[in-house]
Amino acid sequence: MAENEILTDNDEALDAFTNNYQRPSENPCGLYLISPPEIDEHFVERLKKAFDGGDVSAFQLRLKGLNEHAIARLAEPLQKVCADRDVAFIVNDSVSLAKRLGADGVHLGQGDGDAAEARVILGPSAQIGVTCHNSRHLAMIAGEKGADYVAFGAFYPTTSKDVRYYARPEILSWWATLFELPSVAIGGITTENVAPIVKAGADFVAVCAGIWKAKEGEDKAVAHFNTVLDQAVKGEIA
Ligand SMILES: Cc1ncc(COP(=O)(O)OP(=O)(O)O)c(N)n1
Ligand SMILES: Cc1nc(C(=O)O)sc1CCOP(=O)(O)O
Ligand SMILES: [Mg+2]
Repeated sequence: MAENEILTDNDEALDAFTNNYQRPSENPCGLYLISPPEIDEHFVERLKKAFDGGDVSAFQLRLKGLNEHAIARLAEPLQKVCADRDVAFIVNDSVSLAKRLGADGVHLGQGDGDAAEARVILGPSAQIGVTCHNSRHLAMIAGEKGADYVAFGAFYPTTSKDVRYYARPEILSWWATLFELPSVAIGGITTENVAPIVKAGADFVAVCAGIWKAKEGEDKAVAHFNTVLDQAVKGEIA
């Protein structure tokens, strides 16, 4: 086995995230954590603390500006924690890094490669997500290419990325009406503004600053999101 190659048996996490996904009738909405753009080796304690706060469906390692060796070194303990907690471990941008790590999946932006090619490399059980911005057309192409989820955004202004596209909740409703493939909503999502996104039919919300920059701490932020997502699903908040 190559250095840094970790093979995990994280099947429960895969089923809970987008493998074998069937949209439940009461449409719950899962929480998908995006890592801070920069982390060090102590971040693993913050990740555990976040998971202590409540349900998390997936964690994406999104580190910009580091080479793959550096990301692989940081990834190893995080991937183990995800496997222990049945949280899908998704690598951003790089199919080769996802393959090297034996990650549960990869997230591909429009410039990060082709979902069908990623499938050939990563195999049938890999979770492949594709950024679709605010485009119905891109989402349908992603679905045709075998993506496991389509990501729409940004829904709100964000400090975590320079975004060029903004999406409106209507695209989530349109998608949920026509397709079984799960959608992920991303961009500036907080406990204060998530309700309309849930109401529109997002299957998952992806959150970075709303967790890692929360004054209350990452565990309470995850707990707060769980509460609010549940209330929004039940129509108790709008
Ligand atoms: C869940 C999710 N959705 C969208 C993105 C953005 O991907 P991309 O457009 O490739 O931008 P970067 O994240 O690579 O800066 C994402 N990472 N995750
Ligand atoms: C990584 C990313 N992609 C986006 C998109 O619109 O495609 S918005 C975004 C940043 C998400 O972080 P936060 O929850 O802090 O806004
Ligand atoms: Mg990308």
